[in-house]
Amino acid sequence: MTELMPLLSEEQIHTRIKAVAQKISEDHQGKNLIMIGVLKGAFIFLADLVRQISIPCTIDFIGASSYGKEKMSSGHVRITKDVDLNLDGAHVVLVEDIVDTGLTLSYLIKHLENRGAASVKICTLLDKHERRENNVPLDYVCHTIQEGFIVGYGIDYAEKYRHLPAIYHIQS
Ligand SMILES: O=P(O)(O)OC[C@H]1O[C@H](OP(=O)(O)OP(=O)(O)O)[C@H](O)[C@@H]1O
Ligand SMILES: Nc1nc2[nH]cnc2c(=O)[nH]1
Repeated sequence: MTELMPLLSEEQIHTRIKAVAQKISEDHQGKNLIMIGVLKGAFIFLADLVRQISIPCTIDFIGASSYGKEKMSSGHVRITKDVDLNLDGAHVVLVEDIVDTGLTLSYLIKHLENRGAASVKICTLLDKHERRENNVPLDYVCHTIQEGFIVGYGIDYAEKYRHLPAIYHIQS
């Protein structure tokens, strides 16, 4: 039987988003800021985050997938959609829902640097240490969590549960 155990409430999520958005805004005053969400999981987080950013910015998405229907990373990151905007000289904040092994992020950082970004900072809703393989620097972290497989607020298991407004551990 599949069970969802509450981990973070809507209120806990939104309180941290406001604080992190304020810090991103302060750090990027006067810069060409591009906020790039990693599809699919970060689509809700990016939408809430950018509405709290207080400086001009542009928005784009990059699609990446390495989990498929499994709870373990395949180790092979596949870009399913590239960024459309010109990144030459831009200051990018790459927005992730969750950093787990770090394999997705390290692949995407290199990709965005190769596309000409002047800087790439990382913003993640969830920092999960348990299975980290690549120590990617995380610049803006909303919540640090310890273990388990997470769903809700954009994050899926086999494409289910993305629509849930809060975050849960899934046990099956
Ligand atoms: O740190 P890692 O171990 O690489 O895992 C993190 C990635 O895994 C999930 O994506 P997934 O491949 O499940 O694609 P999805 O966002 O489309 O669900 C999540 O959205 C992150 O992008
Ligand atoms: N749904 C989900 N996807 C992930 N991708 C990497 N870690 C996780 C996790 O804990 N939950």
